[in-house]
Amino acid sequence: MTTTHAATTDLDRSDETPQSAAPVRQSAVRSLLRLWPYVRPVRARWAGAAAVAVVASCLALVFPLVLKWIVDGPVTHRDPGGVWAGAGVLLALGVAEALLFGLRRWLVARPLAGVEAAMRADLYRHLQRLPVGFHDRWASGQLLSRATTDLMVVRMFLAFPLTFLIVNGVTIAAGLALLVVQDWGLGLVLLAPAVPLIAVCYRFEHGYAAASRRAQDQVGDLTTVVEESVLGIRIIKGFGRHRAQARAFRDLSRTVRGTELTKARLLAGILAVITLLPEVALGAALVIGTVQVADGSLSAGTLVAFLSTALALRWPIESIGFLLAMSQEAATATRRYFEVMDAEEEDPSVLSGASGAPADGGLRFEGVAFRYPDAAEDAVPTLRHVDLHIRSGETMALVGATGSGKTTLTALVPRLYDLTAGRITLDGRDIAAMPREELRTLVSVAFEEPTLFSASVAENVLMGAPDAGAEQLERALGVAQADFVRRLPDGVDTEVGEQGLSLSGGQRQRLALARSVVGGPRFLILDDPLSALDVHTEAAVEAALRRVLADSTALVVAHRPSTVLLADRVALLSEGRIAAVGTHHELLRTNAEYRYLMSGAAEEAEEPVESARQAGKAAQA
Ligand SMILES: Nc1ncnc2c1ncn2[C@@H]1O[C@H](COP(=O)(O)OP(=O)(O)OP(=O)(O)O)[C@@H](O)[C@H]1O
Repeated sequence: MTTTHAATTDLDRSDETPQSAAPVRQSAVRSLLRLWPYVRPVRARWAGAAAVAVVASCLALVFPLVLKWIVDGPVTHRDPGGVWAGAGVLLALGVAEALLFGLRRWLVARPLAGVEAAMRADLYRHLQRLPVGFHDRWASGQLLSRATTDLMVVRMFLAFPLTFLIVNGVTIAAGLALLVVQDWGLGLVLLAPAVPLIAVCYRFEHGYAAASRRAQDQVGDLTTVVEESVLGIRIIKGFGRHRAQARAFRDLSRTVRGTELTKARLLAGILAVITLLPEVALGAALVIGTVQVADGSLSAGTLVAFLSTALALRWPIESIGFLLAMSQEAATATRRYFEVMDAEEEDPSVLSGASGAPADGGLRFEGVAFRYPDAAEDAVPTLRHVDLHIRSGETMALVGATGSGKTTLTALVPRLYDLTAGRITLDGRDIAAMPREELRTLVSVAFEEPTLFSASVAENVLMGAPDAGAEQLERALGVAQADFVRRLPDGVDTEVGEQGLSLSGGQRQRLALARSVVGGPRFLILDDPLSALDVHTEAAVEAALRRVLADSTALVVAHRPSTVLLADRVALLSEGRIAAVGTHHELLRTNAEYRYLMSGAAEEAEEPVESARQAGKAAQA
């Protein structure tokens, strides 16, 4: 049986997953431009909010002009009425600024929450359509962190840094123009730090992009570890591994903390430069301006206005460090989001080149070969030259040593993976030439690991046939001998809890079996469906299953003689090939590997696969 997310014992594996090792290739702007399709529907509202913010921010630049008027006018002419009028104008400007910023927030809050929701819905829909091979490769925590933290970072970017990079840019440009107009000499002194600041920002962007990518990937790894530890809590406790796990988790947390500190150091560096250089320039302007006022070449009001304008620009300039950092994080989050979105979905239709040559009824494997997508090119394929015909209405048991490829073969029929070579036909139709949706209504599966969802018993079972009614549900539960359902607090409406963990392994397996038979499928694929049942329940399920199997063409992976006896014939899979086909008794008589597997000796042997193979080879010799 293939397990996708086995519990880890070695938690320190940041940067090992293919998805976390991706280098930063795209520029931040190019990455962020990919958000346009989601922002497009709310562009008018977003632009309106940005315009409101620009107006609000530029209002702050009017304050110094009013101050200049107050100092050079009413104050110089000792006119208290004028001073009060000026103060009233300043108050009105302050209220208007506050109201406009409030309006901006109101304008964007709802549409941007919608953008985040739409991106999350698209990601979820896409994840459902990605091939199983993708999910084999990607750690669940990496996907989880992209669907939660990364999308939140993107929403915050659209709401805050994007707007304020524009708003502050316009404010700084307008403010500098005002400064130059008021006194071009002093204005140039204040402008002098611009060139080194641009160079520093450029360097910062590069360093911060790499650090923020590392941090977000490490958070994904941490999420995976937490998820696996919660799911594997029984194993961790059972083996007394909680201290070792906690230690390993702490190490990984320390790695994340280290990366966050690197980010903080970079941010502190740029903030220091962004604050220091303008302050130095302002100090120089203050000294030069005061000398000019003293020798009468500049009015006191102009100097006050000049310095107030320069001070009004402090926040827009200082905030650039934060805004660039948040934009870099958003660019990284966007890249991580689109890495998943760019993965190719399962082709919903038919594969080109699928052979339409007629074949007879039942389920037929013809020259099937299969290699897992992430296996090395030169690795021996998991399945090779598999030729097998399960006649219409027949039940075929599939027997083989552990790791011989039984689960892999069953996963090929509903096209969870596409074949490397050969073809599989259902009643003569190539499955590659069949739309997946149609294929999956014809074929029903129950895997050895019975996965249930946090929903009611009925909802879990009816997943196998959404249109089925109460009668079919009852019949399926009857076949699976799932009468324990009646003793649950709310019968079939009882919620089974996350992954059905409130049920026993055998109970989960019976519900999974009920799910596979509820729709009366034409083709039934069962991967060792009775492994967790006691002998009496197994016998009862087998008796009921025999009636269902009579109407279906079935492939049943079996490890025990009792399950094999459900079948009309047995196929022996050995090292990825069909080694023998016959009835149970024929194979017992003629095939040593089969005899060995059915004898139960395999369970006791240290190297069961090797022993089985050797037994087979000895028999052939
Ligand atoms: N997702 C995967 N990616 C790469 N290799 C895999 C994957 N799943 C299984 N394999 C490999 O394919 C081989 C066959 O595995 P499979 O699960 O089909 O065996 P099996 O016969 O069902 O074993 P068991 O009886 O123990 O369930 C094994 O060597 C396994 O390591």
